[in-house]
Amino acid sequence: MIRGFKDVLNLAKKKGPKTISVAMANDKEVLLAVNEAKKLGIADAILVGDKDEIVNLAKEIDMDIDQFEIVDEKDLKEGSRKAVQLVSEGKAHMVMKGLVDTSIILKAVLDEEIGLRTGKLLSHVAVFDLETYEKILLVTDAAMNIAPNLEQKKQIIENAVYVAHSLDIEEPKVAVVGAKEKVNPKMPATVDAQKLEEMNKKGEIKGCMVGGPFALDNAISKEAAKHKGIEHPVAGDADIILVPYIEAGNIFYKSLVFLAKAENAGVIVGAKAPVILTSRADSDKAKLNSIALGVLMASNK
Ligand SMILES: CCCC(=O)OP(=O)(O)O
Repeated sequence: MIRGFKDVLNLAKKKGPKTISVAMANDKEVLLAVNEAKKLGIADAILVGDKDEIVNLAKEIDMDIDQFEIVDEKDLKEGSRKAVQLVSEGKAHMVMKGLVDTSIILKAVLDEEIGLRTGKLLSHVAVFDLETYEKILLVTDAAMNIAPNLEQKKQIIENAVYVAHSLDIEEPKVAVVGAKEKVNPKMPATVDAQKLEEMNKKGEIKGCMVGGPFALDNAISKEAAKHKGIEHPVAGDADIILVPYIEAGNIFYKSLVFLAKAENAGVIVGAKAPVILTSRADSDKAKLNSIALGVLMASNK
């Protein structure tokens, strides 16, 4: 049973090493993470980025850079394309976002020619380990799908359930959240939440239990749910939080990291290979956790 990132790292050690290509690796936290992943036997890395900067940063952190292949590239778009291409050519098992905007690396991932599309919807899944919540919490989608429609939300749930299953959460409870726990026709998030719950009951969304609408309080606090008189197996016990749109997800993600000091990881699912994707501002530990998560996902293919 996986209780936190220590368990994720241990499992990744058993399944690794895999090879990562890093898009714009000229970043101290990224180098710390790939160096640690290499030491732990989780992953090897091909570092795409500004070679001079990579070498200088490596010296600062006492990293033996000779153990890593470097592809010298200063341009963010070209660096992202080269890193993605290493995966599509089979030279790496997964690609990782380094010091580059999410939109730039995703454009390369979605490229018709060198990209990693499968025909399925791609979505971001963030994993959090919080002192204030008794189990791992998955949040989706904080980084990719801007304002998903009902069908897209269904696929976003399916992608998150796939990650949950890789983390040994057999029948994850999915809370579809909005601003309130009652259906209000003026609030599309609540209407979609009810429909997603119905789709799950009809067997159209499998491998999980979907409930909604919930407000965040009654999705993750049994006390709050009781106080509001909400009785539902998902209430207060969510494994996965589906947010209605990207701003809600991104703000929630950064609140958990910066205000609640959560440990975290992030990955894009639905592509031919995992795309390890954290915020540029996330810690080296978050990036290492994400590499470990990517290794688990790559081993599940
Ligand atoms: C998973 C968060 C994606 C994000 O917001 O990245 P940046 O902070 O690097 O823009």
